[in-house]
Amino acid sequence: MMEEETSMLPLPEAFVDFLEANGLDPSIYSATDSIPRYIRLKPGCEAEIEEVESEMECKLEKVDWLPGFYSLPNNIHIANSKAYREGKIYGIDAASGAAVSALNISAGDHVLDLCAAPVLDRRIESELRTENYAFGTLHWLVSVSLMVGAKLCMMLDLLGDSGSVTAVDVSRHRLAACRTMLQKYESGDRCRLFVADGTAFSLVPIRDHTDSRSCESASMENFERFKEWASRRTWKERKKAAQARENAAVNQENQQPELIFYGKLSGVVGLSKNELLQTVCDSEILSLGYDKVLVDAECTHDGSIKHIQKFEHWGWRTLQRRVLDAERTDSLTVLQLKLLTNGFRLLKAGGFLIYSTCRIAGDRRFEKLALQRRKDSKDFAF
Ligand SMILES: C[S@@+](CC[C@H](N)C(=O)[O-])C[C@H]1O[C@@H](n2cnc3c(N)ncnc32)[C@H](O)[C@@H]1O
Repeated sequence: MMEEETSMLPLPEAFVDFLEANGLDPSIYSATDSIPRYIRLKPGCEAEIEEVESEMECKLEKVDWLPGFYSLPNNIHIANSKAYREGKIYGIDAASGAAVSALNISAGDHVLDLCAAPVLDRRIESELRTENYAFGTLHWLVSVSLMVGAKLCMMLDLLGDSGSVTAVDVSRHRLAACRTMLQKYESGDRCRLFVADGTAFSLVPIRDHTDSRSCESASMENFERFKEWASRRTWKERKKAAQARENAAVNQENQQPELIFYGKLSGVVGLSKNELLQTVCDSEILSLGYDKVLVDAECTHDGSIKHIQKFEHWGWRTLQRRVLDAERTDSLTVLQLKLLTNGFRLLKAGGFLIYSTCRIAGDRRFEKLALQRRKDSKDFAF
């Protein structure tokens, strides 16, 4: 019944023309039942797979090409399962897993995730924007949107016991949702979260920090140093953070990244603010930059079947405006190129960058959906 309905999707003519011109069969957007759902098992929970299967009353099919991934029928809801609540599994698309897996993260890598926060359901977005919610409410809001922070969690899982992930996003409330997920999955020890413009972000990883620098010795000095992150903050600390946010908003032009979370092994503990925000010149980035960079750029999402199906409710004219409007797609292309260029600038020599997007319409400069490029010392300009 459902299939019959969705196969009648009244895709706008211009979109159908675009798909056909690019050899894509418009009927792919009719598929609903055939698209499986995916989960990733937290490392260390492998032995519990049968328990998860019996609780969900379905067989989890191992995805051979993506370690830790399982597919399940799309009518199974994982949000209420015990395994999800206990942080043993998280929902993540296979395509997202593929982008992270292509980074080939190994222990000790310093990774930059330049557009780290997810685009959420509009209802959740508007709640988060108020920044006036209780922690429990935020947790619930984020839980109903199952894929929040999934790429970030996966990257941190792959790191193991060394290295770091620096996650950047221009949207404060969405990045705050990622912070909640890191706390839920206890994955954030090696992570820093910065609200910043990824086209201008300039901080390199903290490579030579001493994890053991004690807060005690740090506090002997005259200036303030970062102490271990506490998720439950005192009233004074919350007030100070709110003041810092206000100042950041006032000093927009000064474009300083705002640190909204750091793990105890991220290298931040013990640093002063000046040390944290220290930048290096482009030639030094060749040795001090990131080993891996993911640019999961802002896009129109027209490559996502599930996203296009949502226009059935939002109205097809909205698709015209959001996906096909030349002015919007042009400005998006400029943004994507700037993000890509800066991500590449921040790579160290020999590092890898993955560019991923679920955009297929728009400027032909981005003909490929994923771009992988190796940087060597002579190949610095993009
Ligand atoms: C496709 S989403 C990223 C999805 C995310 N990586 C995930 O796995 O859920 C694109 C993100 O880019 C962010 N963004 C847009 N412009 C940006 C900019 N100039 N700098 C950094 N992030 C930006 C948006 O806020 C949005 O959260």
